[in-house]
Amino acid sequence: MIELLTPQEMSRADALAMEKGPHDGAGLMDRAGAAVADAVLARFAGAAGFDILCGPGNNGGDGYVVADLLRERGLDTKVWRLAMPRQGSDCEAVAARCHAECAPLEDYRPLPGRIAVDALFGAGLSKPVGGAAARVLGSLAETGVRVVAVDLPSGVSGATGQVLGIAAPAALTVTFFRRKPGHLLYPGRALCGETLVADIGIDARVLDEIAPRCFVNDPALWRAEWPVMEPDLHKYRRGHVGVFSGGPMATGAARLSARAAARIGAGAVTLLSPGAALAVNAMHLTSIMLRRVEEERELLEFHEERRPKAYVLGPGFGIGELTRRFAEAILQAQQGAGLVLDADAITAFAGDPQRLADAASKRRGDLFLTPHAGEYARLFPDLGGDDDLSKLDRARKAAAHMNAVVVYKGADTVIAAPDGRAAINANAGPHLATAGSGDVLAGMIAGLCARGMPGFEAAAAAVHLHGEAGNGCGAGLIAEDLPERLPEILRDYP
Ligand SMILES: NC(=O)C1=CN([C@@H]2O[C@H](COP(=O)(O)OP(=O)(O)OC[C@H]3O[C@@H](n4cnc5c(N)ncnc54)[C@H](OP(=O)(O)O)[C@@H]3O)[C@@H](O)[C@H]2O)[C@@H](O)CC1
Ligand SMILES: [K+]
Repeated sequence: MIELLTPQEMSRADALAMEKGPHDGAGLMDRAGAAVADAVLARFAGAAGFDILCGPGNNGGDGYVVADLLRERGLDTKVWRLAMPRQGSDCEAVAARCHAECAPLEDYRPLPGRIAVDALFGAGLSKPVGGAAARVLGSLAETGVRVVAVDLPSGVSGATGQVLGIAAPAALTVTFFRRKPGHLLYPGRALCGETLVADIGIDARVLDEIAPRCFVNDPALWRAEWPVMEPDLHKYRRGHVGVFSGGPMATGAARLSARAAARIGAGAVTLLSPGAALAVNAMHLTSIMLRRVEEERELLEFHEERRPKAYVLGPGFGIGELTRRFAEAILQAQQGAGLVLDADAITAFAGDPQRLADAASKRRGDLFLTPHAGEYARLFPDLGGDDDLSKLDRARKAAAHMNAVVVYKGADTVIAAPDGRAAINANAGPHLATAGSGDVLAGMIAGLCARGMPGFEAAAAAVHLHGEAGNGCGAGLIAEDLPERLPEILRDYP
């Protein structure tokens, strides 16, 4: 598992590391500064010179260490300080022994060909950046001088990825021990450029005490829960998925979900179609089964007879009362089944989210909600409109309120469980932003749920593999391609 630490958790990691040794605060800072200097030299050794922009806290302290190391190499290095180091800080100690020339930050002018090392603010960013720091960060962005950020681009919140005031885009960011959510959440992610994680001598066992609840969505997070294909597996033990189709003019989305559920390994998939759409669906289906379901009674009959393990409701389905009733019927069925509510099924509850929360509070199977930002804001207008909340906060609050795994989609999809665990996805490319891509994801989640993966892990695995499928296609991708990439990807997940 790759943990992501909030700035508070990171400062606790620093403190625990100092307590347990062998490095004290200045020792950790020496290692942090050395890691940045190594990265700078590896990429930019031929630059005309190096301007180290230092703030008053320990982020600035790292900057003084970098300046000294570059100066010792005989490189043209100058420190530009925003303010004197905070009294009694590790920054004060390392600044006192720094031999690089120092000048006030307000006199700094970015010069093309030189590298700017941004060590103004890191984990201790406490308010919007203004004054001389804001002017300098603005001029860096305007002149296009290459910037190496220490820990984070100054102005980017490590907790949320939001910019407080202003931040300058970095070509490279060097952070320490573990990344922070702000390295993966936009706009922070885009401002970081390439991100390196340096080992500064903090023992990973400090994480046992911190017990972080946020992770990179890497296979290590869910691999242990990946369903094993036993040699004598029967198709119904691999799980049956039911996917609701819309009317005759809106059937494609459900078929995309159904095909994705089948490709990710559900043993059987049935498309549940209104009578008027049976013919059009039948023309496009081969291994996927088809059954008329347009009333609750027909749904319950199917549920009793076929005992599906998961459903997808929403893609192309419409936003009426039937959508709400089908969702409630599945959540309240005696024989529990997973339910992925996507697209229209999310919007269907927009006027009355409490109705969904009430149904979900009694659920017997896993519930998944997969909103993009627009759907999220419709279902949760208060949370969606609260600018103090990060995407991570929003996903977590929605998950807790709805007793559901929430997959808050986007370039930085967040997966959140009702128990507070969360993962931020990092492998999705821009080609996935195409019509039908979300329908495929909904089907993949249902397929993995039907195969027996626990909810949070099923959703996280689906999001990651969906990203892999998109990367495998690249430019020209259409949603139909995504399920077809899965067999190749799944070779790594026998
Ligand atoms: N030994 C260690 O602990 C290690 C720490 N490490 C490094 O330390 C960094 C964290 O250090 P930190 O906690 O000192 O916070 P830092 O980011 O330097 O900023 C705090 C200062 O900035 C000020 N300030 C904040 N925002 C401002 C604004 N908008 N505009 C103006 N001022 C603002 C703030 O003022 P205040 O809020 O107190 O008024 C305070 O003076 C971390 O990112 C990593 O790089 C590594 O070396 C490993 C070992
Ligand atoms: K910084």
